[in-house]
Amino acid sequence: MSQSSAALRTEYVCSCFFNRQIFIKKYGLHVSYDNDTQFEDDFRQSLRFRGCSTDKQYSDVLSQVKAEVERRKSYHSTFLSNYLRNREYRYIHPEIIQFQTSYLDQRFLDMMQEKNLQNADTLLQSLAANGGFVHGQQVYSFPIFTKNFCTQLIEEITNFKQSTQERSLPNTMNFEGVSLDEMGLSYTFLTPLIKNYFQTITKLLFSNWGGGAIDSFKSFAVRYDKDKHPSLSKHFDNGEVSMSICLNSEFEGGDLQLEQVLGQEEDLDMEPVAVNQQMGHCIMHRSRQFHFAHPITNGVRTNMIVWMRSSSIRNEMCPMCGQRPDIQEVPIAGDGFTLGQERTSCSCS
Ligand SMILES: O=C(O)CCC(=O)C(=O)O
Ligand SMILES: [Fe+2]
Repeated sequence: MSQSSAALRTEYVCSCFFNRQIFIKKYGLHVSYDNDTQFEDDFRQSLRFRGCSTDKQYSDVLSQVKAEVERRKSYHSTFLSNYLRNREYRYIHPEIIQFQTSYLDQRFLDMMQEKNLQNADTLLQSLAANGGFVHGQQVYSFPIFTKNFCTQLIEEITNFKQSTQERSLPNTMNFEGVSLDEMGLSYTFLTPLIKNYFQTITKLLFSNWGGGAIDSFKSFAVRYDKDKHPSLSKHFDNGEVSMSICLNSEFEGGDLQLEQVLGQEEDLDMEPVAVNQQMGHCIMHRSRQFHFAHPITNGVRTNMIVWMRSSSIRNEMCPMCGQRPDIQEVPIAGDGFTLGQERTSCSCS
C-alpha cells in the first residue's frame, strides 16, 4: 500500500516506474524502453544471446515492451478504479480483514515477547529458540501464521481472483500475482501486523537498511504452478526489507535462493543460500539482495509477499534506477517516496 492507498492520500513514484525494470519472461531479461533506437542499441545483442534471434522474435519483444509501457502509464488510474470497485467485494472469510493475534503462530508470539526485544542478539536467540533460523547474513526464517489462517487467506485470494473481473498485476514477474492492497487488506490487517510486529523486527535486524524507519509497504500474493509458472527469475525487490510468507504445503521444491546485494555484486565472500519454504513460515531479507525461486517440482505454492519501505532511504536513491528519484505524483499505489518532507510518523499507523 502504503497506507496512503487505504486512506487515498497522494503518493509518489520515481519516473523510472514507467519505463524501466520491464521483465521479458521468455528471455529472462530486465529491460528499459525510451524509444526504438535506444532499445535496439541497449538490448538487441543481449536478447540475441538469450535466443531471441529472428526479426519476428525481436519485433514480438518490442511490441511486448511497448504494451507494458502503455500499461504502466495507466497503472495507477486502473489500480484506483479496481481498488474502489473492490470495496464491494464480498469476503468468504470476512474476519480476516481485521488483524487478530489468533492468526499468529504461538512460537512467533513467544519470540516477540518484550523480554526478547532488547536488542538484535536477544531477538536472534529467541528466534532460534522458537523454530527460526539464521541462514546467512541478514537472511532469517521463522514461523508467523497458523496453518488455519494460511488456509483461510489462500481461500480468500482464490475467491477474489475468481470473482473480480479486473485486478492489477503487482509486477511483471509473476502473472498470477494479486495485490493484497487492492483486495482491501491494507488498512486493518496488514498495517497492524507490520506496525506492531514486523517493524519491531526490522528495527533490530535491519537498522542499517532503513529497518528503523519503515513508513510504507507493498504487499501481494504470488502463485507458482508446476506446469504454468514453476519458478521466479533472479531479481531484487522495490523495498528496503522483504518478507515472503509461504501459505501452503502441497508442493515440492520452490526454495528461495539469496545471493549478492545490489551494489555489492563483487563481494566474493557472499555465499548463496537456498532457504526452504514452509507453510506459515516467512523468509526475511534485504530487498536489495538478489534472489530467485527454484522451480517447484510438484503441486502449487502460494506465498504472501511484503516489501517494507523507508522514505528516508528511498528519497535519497530510487532502488530501481539507482538515481535520486525523479518524483511524480500518483493517486494510489505509490512506491514509498515522499515529497521533500519526511513522514512525521509511521504512515503505516
Ligand atoms: O516466491 C517467493 O518466495 C519470493 C517471491 C519474490 O521474491 C517476489 O515476488 O519478489
Ligand atoms: Fe522478490
